[in-house]
Amino acid sequence: MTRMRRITAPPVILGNEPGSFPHSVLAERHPAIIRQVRDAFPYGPEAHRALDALAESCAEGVIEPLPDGAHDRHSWQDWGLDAWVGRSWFDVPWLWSESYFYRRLLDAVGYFGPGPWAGIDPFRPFKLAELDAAETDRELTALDSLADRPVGERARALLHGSLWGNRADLGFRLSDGEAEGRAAVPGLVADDSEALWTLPALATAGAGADTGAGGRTRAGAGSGAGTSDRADEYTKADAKADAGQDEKRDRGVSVGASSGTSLCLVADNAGRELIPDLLLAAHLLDHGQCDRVVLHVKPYPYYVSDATTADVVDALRKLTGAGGAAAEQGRRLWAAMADGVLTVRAHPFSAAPLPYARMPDDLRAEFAAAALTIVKGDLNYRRLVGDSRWDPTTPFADVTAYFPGPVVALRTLKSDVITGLDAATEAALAAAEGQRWRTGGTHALIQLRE
Ligand SMILES: O=P(O)(O)OC[C@H]1O[C@](O)(CO)[C@@H](O)[C@@H]1O
Repeated sequence: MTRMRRITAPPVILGNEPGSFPHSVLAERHPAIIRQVRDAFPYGPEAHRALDALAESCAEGVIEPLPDGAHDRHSWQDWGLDAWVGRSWFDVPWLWSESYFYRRLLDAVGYFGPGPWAGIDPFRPFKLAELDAAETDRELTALDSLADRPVGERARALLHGSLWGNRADLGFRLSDGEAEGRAAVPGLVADDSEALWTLPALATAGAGADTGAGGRTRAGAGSGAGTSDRADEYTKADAKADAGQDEKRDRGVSVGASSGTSLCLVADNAGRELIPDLLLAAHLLDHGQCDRVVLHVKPYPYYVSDATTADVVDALRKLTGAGGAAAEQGRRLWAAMADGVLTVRAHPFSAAPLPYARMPDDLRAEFAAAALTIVKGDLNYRRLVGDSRWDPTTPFADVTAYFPGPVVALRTLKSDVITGLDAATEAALAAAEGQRWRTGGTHALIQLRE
């Protein structure tokens, strides 16, 4: 068990420092998103006027209240709206400002109705284009070559697929045209994956993972260490696990379904991130000691590409229509939803402008009941640790001590917030890249708090 202590967070990040990454998101990314959404739909004059007003407000105006009768007015009041009304978008917590931007954008295009545009996702054309892209098909075909590999090797590959799938973030790519072409740096800045595979709920799913000394590895910047280099090695544990799964299947026993254990997967982006997330969930259900996965998605379109229930449906359709191993997994996941083994949850707090430390009791109870919560992506990481100027060496276990159960973060680094680095790793990153490693989307981490 990791030792942890409760600590006080440093100041939250605001967007009011010209030249900073948060400032550029508010000053450049948000206006660009408004333009792209406007161009993607044949909106009527009312939506155009509302988009104009939002663009003007973001550039020069102040935060305004929600319209009268907004269905979620009380929630936003609980989340601090009254305190921020009348303030510049740049002078309030950045996380709050960004979240409220997406809420207002949906208002502008009539998403919340009443009217014919109710429920029309303004980001759907971008999400679908990505789902239909040749890269997505290539990734699905690659699954075939994994099908007959040992269970531990598959587990590691799927974990890394889910982790690096987090680069498929449309908000990030829309405003940073070079992001996609930038090569990922192979070494993780923190890597607790081997400890992850020793958790009871996952142990058989990751059979063959090397626990090593203390069950954890740490990677230096760009070193490549910490990622598994044992991919071709079919270990005794792999063989034992595979034999066990085969034997269970021969007896007609549902593999992995015996423990009454659930996992929560807090999804991030749709499309090319959600597909590997679903494949990881399928693997854990099939080979782990968990018999239920709860997939937490956003209750409405958010941060451009964040996954909603509709995106889960699109991803499952993509899988089932793909052929080969992808289709097989798609059908199993489809059936898992019918059986209640895989459920989708769209809790209002999933799109709240607050850190998870302030989650409501019902959500806390859900995470508390899970054997493990997997938290995907940059934004969820910011919400998990708190969107503050942490010293990068602040232990991850300390900043997540409040979380009601074991939690693992899978994230590519796309914003300034970072915790849990060792001093040597931070120094190596800074020496090699200045501060670019924090926001470029080229580095990643796997951090576990048991
Ligand atoms: O899709 P992700 O990984 O949550 O990333 C969200 C992105 O949006 C941001 O919030 C900036 O808008 C950054 O945190 C990150 O670059």
